Amino acid sequence: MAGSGGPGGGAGGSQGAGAGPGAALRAPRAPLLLAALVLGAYCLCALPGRCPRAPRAPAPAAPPRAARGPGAPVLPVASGPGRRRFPQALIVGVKKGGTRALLEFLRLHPDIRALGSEPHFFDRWYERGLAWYR
Ligand SMILES: Nc1ncnc2c1ncn2[C@@H]1O[C@H](COP(=O)(O)OS(=O)(=O)O)[C@@H](OP(=O)(O)O)[C@H]1O
Repeated sequence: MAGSGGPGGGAGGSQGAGAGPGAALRAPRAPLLLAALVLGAYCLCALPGRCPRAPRAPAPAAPPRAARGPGAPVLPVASGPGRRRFPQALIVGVKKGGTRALLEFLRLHPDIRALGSEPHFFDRWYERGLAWYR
């Protein structure tokens, strides 16, 4: 009656630290965890009230935000339909990290417009320049 281990208690915790199937399962999850953190931060920022909302009516020729400094380029961001503007937000994630699912969920919001396919500008087509990106 003095047994300290409960029924089945030795099944998962008997391996040494850093070895065995537990470690084998944890290691491949590191990129997914990183992607989840990045996507989570994005979601927090995208929640209503967390960030300033874009004006519904396009502001004529108004710079999107205060320039970072004198001479800094002003890149017009998307603020309405029918304009080729730069995005206000990017989804960054590892392959198979669930970025497509996140994009599809965000796309359900009436104030969010997104490309149909991932542009891969920064990792594949950066050399093509901002004119291509927009
Ligand atoms: N919430 C949630 N929970 C668990 N798994 C999820 C979730 N959302 C997406 N997924 C799975 O993520 C895979 C797609 O990831 P990505 O969109 O990043 O794919 S891709 O690299 O851009 O092609 C894809 O896995 P596979 O079906 O194995 O390809 C999705 O099923």
